[in-house]
This record gives sequence, structure tokens and C-alpha cells, in this order.
Amino acid sequence: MSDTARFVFQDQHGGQQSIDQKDLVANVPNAEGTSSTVIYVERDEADDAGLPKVKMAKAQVGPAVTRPDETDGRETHIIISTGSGTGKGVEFFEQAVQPVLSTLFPASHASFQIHTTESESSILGLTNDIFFPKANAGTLIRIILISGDGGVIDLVNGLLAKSASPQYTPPEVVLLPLGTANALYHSINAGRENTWGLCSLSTDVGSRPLPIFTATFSAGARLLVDEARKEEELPQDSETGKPTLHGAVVGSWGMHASLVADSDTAEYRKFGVERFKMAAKEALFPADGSPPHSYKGKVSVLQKGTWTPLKTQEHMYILATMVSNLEKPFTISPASKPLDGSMHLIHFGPTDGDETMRLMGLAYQGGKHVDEPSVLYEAIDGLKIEFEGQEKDVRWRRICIDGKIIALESDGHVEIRKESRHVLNIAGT
Ligand SMILES: Nc1ncnc2c1ncn2[C@@H]1O[C@H](COP(=O)(O)OP(=O)(O)OP(=O)(O)O)[C@@H](O)[C@H]1O
Repeated sequence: MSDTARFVFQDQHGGQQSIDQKDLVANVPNAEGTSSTVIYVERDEADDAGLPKVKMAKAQVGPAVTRPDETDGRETHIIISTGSGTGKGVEFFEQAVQPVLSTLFPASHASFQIHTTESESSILGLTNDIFFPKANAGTLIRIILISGDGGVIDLVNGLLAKSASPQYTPPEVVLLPLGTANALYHSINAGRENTWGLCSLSTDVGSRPLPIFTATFSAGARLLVDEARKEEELPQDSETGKPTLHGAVVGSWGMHASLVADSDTAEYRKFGVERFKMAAKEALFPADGSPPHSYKGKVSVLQKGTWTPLKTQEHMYILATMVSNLEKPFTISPASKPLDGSMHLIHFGPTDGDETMRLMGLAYQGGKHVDEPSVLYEAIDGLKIEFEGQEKDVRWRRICIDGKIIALESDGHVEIRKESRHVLNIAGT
């Protein structure tokens, strides 16, 4: 679709109207098929982060427009993650999602089950109690998820926590990006639409499997929670008994993991996506004038069934990703295509703060950092990090899995591999 594609319709007075195709949410015919409601969004150009406004216009119906089959018999759940992003989930639901749902699904929307998160474990609890049992019994459910990447990851981990039956039917998830970075949403949509996912609420949009990975940790690994004030044991894989987390976005160590960890506080979160840049500056230009930390450990990559150690044991940036964009403008892996199941390594060794900022700046220019000779960028099937006692301070042994932070022992290790299981589908893809 070109940037200038327009959606053109006749209004009720016969006048021709047109909107940017990317702003179109749906064109819904009325029950008699005599007219339709064009749902679209209007944005404040000056405020990119502001919630879009939903608008509706009556139109004369064209011959190609057919009424979608309500929910196709699917049981629909709505999750509003109140802790995501800057906490606008409820406002977005009331102002934008509800009007669209009542127009798209006039007969059934009242039966949609609404769940509002109350704690960090709400989505995991819902998955254990409702979503997994239904999916495992073969019921096709649809989950409208108003959240950042964290909500998807909680769903993935909950759905993989128990062994699946042969009847297991992957739930279909509609991503409505109300988190901070929304890496999955931006990587899947990459400028395709401007509706904050609302155009995927219709049931006639199709869906595709979400590729995921599994991270397996050494026994002493601990999940850091509550702004790193508390530690928790990781979930254990039901078959291997090993501490395990699943992800769909990123597994990292080094500077990326440190800045995600350091900026995961209520204070930093107020700054939205800027929090990553603020934490990066602090990590790269320590107040005492010393150079940024050089992370030490053995790193190996898996390609075609063989693990190969990197030549260097000193690192600045080490990251495996299954998406193209970690934030809307931050193209970490330009070769990754939406939901293609690839995993890419991005690595560079110790350098000063200015050079690191320059390389990261190139990622904000469409992913040009991967052309730099100092950056190793390649497709991989897995990544292994072994500390081997080389880092004494736990601060330098923090791993990031899709925003969650895990602290490892001084002789700890983590192995990240592409996962072949398919637990959910993403709508509108
Ligand atoms: N009511 C709540 N109280 C406490 N924690 C909550 C509540 N609702 C959600 N959470 C937690 O807040 C976090 C929000 O993560 P999420 O990824 O959705 O948003 P984000 O981190 O802002 O976005 P992104 O990951 O896209 O950058 C999750 O860990 C979730 O479990």
C-alpha cells in the first residue's frame, strides 16, 4: 500500500469523501445493506503519543461490502492492562474500543468478557484459570489485548506452562498497543496502519502464528520484580524441570539488558519511551568519568545445529531478537520480516559512550547500524551466554527476556532457542 492510498466513499448526501486508507478501522454495512458506517481514526498530528479519536461517518454502501459474521461463534475476552505504558488503557477502551466493538458486533458485544488487571500476575492468572483450559479443550477464543509486549509474553508463558492436548486451539489475539515500546505491534505493522490496532478488531482480518523462543536458565537464576527489590524463582519447564521463560521479542545481556533493568522504575516509566534513552546516557557516561562497563563472558551462537563461540569474551551489546523494531522508530533488525520466525544476533564489543550512541542512533535511521564493520549482525537459531565466574557484580549478570530481568549466578548460564510450539495467533496479519 502506498503512503498516499485513500479510502473513498459516498456520503449519504451523495458527496465524495476520502480518508487515508491507514486511518480506516472498518466499513460496516447496516443490517439491511442499504448504508454503511465508515469507522476511522483522527489523530492530533502535533501529538504522536496522544490517543487517536474514533470517528464514524454514514456512507452509501458499495456492492463489494458485506457484513462480517459477527464473532464467528468465537468467545471474546478483553484484557485491559492498567499498568502498561502511561496507564491509558481504560481511557482507550472507553473512548475508542467500545464504540468500535458496538458498531462491529451489535448483537454480541455485550457478551464480551472484560478483564481489568489488578496486579503483575493478573494476565497469568486469567491464562491459567480461563484461557488455557478453554484452548486446551478445543474452544477458539479471541483475546483483545490492551497492553504492551508484557501482556503478550504473560499469555505465551501461561499457555506454555502446561502440556497441551491434541485438541489445543491457539487463541487469536488482537494487539492494541498501549505499552511503552510495543515492539511486537510495531514490528508486525511497520507503518501499515495508523489505528492503534483497531482495524484488527473485525473478525474478517485473518491471523498468523506468533513465533516464539525459549530461554532456559541455570538453577540459581532469579526473576527481579518490584523494581528489583524482590527476587522470585522462575517457572520450571513441565518436562525438563529447568527454570524457563518464553519470549517473542528479545533476549539480551550487556548494555540493552542493563538499561531496560535500570529504567524499570515508576519514576522512569513516567517518561514513556524516553526512559530507555535516559538510562542509556547514565550507563554510557558514568558520573565518575569512567568508560562504560565491558561485559565479560562466553557467548555462543547456534546455527544449523552447531554451537560456535564468538571470538571475543568482552562485549558491550549482545542481543537476539525475533522482531524488526524494538520501538516504533528503533529498527534493531532490518532483515526481520513480520512474524517470519527468524532470530537475529546484534553484537558489538566494548567501546566508549559516544561511539555506542552513534551506533544506536543509526538504528533509529532505519537500522543502518547493521552495515557498520564493528557490528556483528547475522541470522541465528539460538544464543548461549555463560558467565564462568568472569563477572563478580550481579549488576553485570542481568539478562533481559522481553522486558523481564533475570539475575544469574556468577557461574550461571542461559540458553535461548527458537521454539517450535505454536500457542497463539496474531489477528490482522
Ligand atoms: N494493575 C496492575 N498493577 C501492577 N502491575 C500491573 C498492573 N497491570 C499490569 N501490570 C504489569 O505492568 C507491566 C506492563 O507491561 P507491558 O509490557 O504491558 O507495558 P510496558 O512495559 O509499558 O510496555 P512494553 O513492554 O511494550 O514496553 C506488566 O508487567 C504487567 O504485569
